[in-house]
Amino acid sequence: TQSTRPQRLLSAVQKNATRGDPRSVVQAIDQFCRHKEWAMNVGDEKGCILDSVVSEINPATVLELGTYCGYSTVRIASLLPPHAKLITLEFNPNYASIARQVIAWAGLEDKVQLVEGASGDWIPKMKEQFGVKTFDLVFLDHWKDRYLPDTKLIEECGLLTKGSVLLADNVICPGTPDYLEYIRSSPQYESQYFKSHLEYTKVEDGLEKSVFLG
Ligand SMILES: O=C(NCCCCCn1ccc2cnccc21)c1cc(-c2ccc(F)cc2)cc(O)c1O
Ligand SMILES: [Mg+2]
Repeated sequence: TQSTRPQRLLSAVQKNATRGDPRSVVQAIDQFCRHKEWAMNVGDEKGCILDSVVSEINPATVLELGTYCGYSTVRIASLLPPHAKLITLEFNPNYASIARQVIAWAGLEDKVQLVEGASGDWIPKMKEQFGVKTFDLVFLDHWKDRYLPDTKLIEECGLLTKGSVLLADNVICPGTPDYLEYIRSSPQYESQYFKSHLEYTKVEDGLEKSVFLG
């Protein structure tokens, strides 16, 4: 049977990256996506911005919405301090299966909890299921029309504290206009746009970083 793109991406990692070396996993995926097959990872250019935001926050708890093949999961988890936890949510079981193997190849399974399901179902259960009080960082990279409703849900569930950071991918392409309008006009957030490009292309895209003011 035909392989899927995520399966071919995983094969490229297993062939070209060193087990236990997250940077080589990231590099192998970027090489594959730049020279073989485009895939919707945050990519190397936006990935550097992601890295700088994670390093600046030094988060103890991270929520990632949208795992896909685990590329940004590996980037984030490789920068976390010891005992820090990353919970990543993936809706598609095929993507989740590939991501588990990519995360394991990077040797980061102890820092990552991959949960399969929909954000609307799981966000209200974060506290009881995972003993999370609040998230220091939320990386939004799932369905673009869920960024706004899920941000409101995260607020309502008391999962943010003063200083919590929301970092949203694709605010230009594919675009999240309702989310941008809300977050930039809300007195509860201080937002900053990091102009970049859609992964592996020259098309404009960017990340929106928003600090919750409490
Ligand atoms: O669609 C994107 N990502 C989302 C994929 C599906 C997420 C599903 N999912 C995961 C967790 C979860 C929890 N609850 C509900 C649903 C959930 C995406 C697309 C593009 C893109 C594509 C084509 C093009 F021409 C230009 C740009 C680029 C990106 O960087 C992207 O991230
Ligand atoms: Mg994205």
